[in-house]
Amino acid sequence: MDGRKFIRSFGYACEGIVTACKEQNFLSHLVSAMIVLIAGYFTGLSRIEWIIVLLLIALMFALEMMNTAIERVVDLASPDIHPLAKQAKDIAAGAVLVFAVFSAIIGLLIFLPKWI
Ligand SMILES: Nc1ncnc2c1ncn2[C@@H]1O[C@H](COP(=O)(O)OP(=O)(O)OP(=O)(O)O)[C@@H](O)[C@H]1O
Repeated sequence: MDGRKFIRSFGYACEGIVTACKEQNFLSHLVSAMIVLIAGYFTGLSRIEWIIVLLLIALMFALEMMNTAIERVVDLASPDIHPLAKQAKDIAAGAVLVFAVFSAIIGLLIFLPKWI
């Protein structure tokens, strides 16, 4: 890949991040991530625990952005009500929920033993 094309693609990816940042759900994840990072700082996590926490936060943001992208594509492809459009949006939202629940469980497994 030539340098200019790479920089252009990088710019488009940054535009995507800025667009996603304006989403309400993304902002809630941002607040949750800040709380987890502050809690991690004061709890005193080990290196491996930080790696797991950072990985979960990054994956949560990436998954939320994929969910938003799917919503946009569905709205474009199916502006009218359609059962498949509903399934696509609900499954994408379900994927975020599954990951959020498991992240919360992993977070509790990391933090709780240090607090009690
Ligand atoms: N074209 C459609 N056909 C059928 N059902 C739809 C359609 N669009 C949305 N829905 C249903 O409405 C729900 C909410 O859709 P909406 O587009 O408002 O998503 P959202 O999760 O509120 O996203 P956001 O508000 O972030 O855009 C979807 O999960 C789906 O069940």
